[in-house]
Amino acid sequence: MIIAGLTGGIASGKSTVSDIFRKAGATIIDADIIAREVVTQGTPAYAEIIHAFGDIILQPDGAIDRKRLGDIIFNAPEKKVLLDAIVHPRVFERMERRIAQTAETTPGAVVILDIPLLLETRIPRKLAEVILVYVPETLQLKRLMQRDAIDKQAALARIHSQMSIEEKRSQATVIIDNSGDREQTRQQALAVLSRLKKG
Ligand SMILES: CC(C)(COP(=O)(O)OP(=O)(O)OC[C@H]1O[C@@H](n2cnc3c(N)ncnc32)[C@H](O)[C@@H]1O)[C@@H](O)C(=O)NCCC(=O)NCCS
Ligand SMILES: Nc1ncnc2c1ncn2[C@@H]1O[C@H](COP(=O)(O)OP(=O)(O)OP(=O)(O)O)[C@@H](O)[C@H]1O
Repeated sequence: MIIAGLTGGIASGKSTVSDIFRKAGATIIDADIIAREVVTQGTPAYAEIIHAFGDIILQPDGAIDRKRLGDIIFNAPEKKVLLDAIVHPRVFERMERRIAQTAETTPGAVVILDIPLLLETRIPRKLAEVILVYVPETLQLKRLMQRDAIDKQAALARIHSQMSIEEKRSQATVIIDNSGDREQTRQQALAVLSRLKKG
């Protein structure tokens, strides 16, 4: 089994690239999806989040209001630290379980760990490659504002809560440049996957 990490800045195109990898047969383990699973109602993380942030971050149905929680943590670094400390250990634990399951069911799999904060958190696991989906910050800002229908200030708060994309670029071992059209990105992603398969 080959395990590689996939990362990038917010709205740089990680989901776009992981969809291409998935369609080409890779097994994707997505940290954003797992981060949602571990905070559903009734979980210990859900209780800890309410304890740390108060009922104000709940929707009327009792689920976590992600927009509200995002507005809080992306504008206050000390609050982000609190949330990260609750969510991240659970995400990594569950990811390790998924990796172990995949190793049993599909020992020949190419496994891609899609982790937005891979370089910020430095997961304790050896990766065959650290693949970065790159776009310059100006394009990242434009795509984020468009996709999430948010203003420049809110978008910059999110971008600046992460390591800069240029710093990430200097730490990655493989770069997929997503500043062109989707077909150009697809070609690069398929070439990366084919190299990974060869080992
Ligand atoms: C803050 C929350 C509630 C906002 O939820 P929302 O549905 O609006 O966004 P979503 O989860 O889809 O994340 C979108 C993107 O935001 C960025 N992002 C998310 N959390 C963080 C964070 N703690 N620090 C920096 N960037 C983050 C990532 O690029 C991610 O891909 C949510 O992102 C969350 O619970 N974050 C903490 C867990 C986390 O760090 N997740 C990232 C992968 S482990
Ligand atoms: N090559 C491209 N050309 C034009 N638009 C693109 C391209 N790649 C991605 N996009 C658009 O840019 C936005 C961000 O892409 P995507 O959602 O894949 O990013 P992401 O890194 O997964 O985001 P997040 O960090 O929030 O999870 C989306 O609206 C997507 O449709």
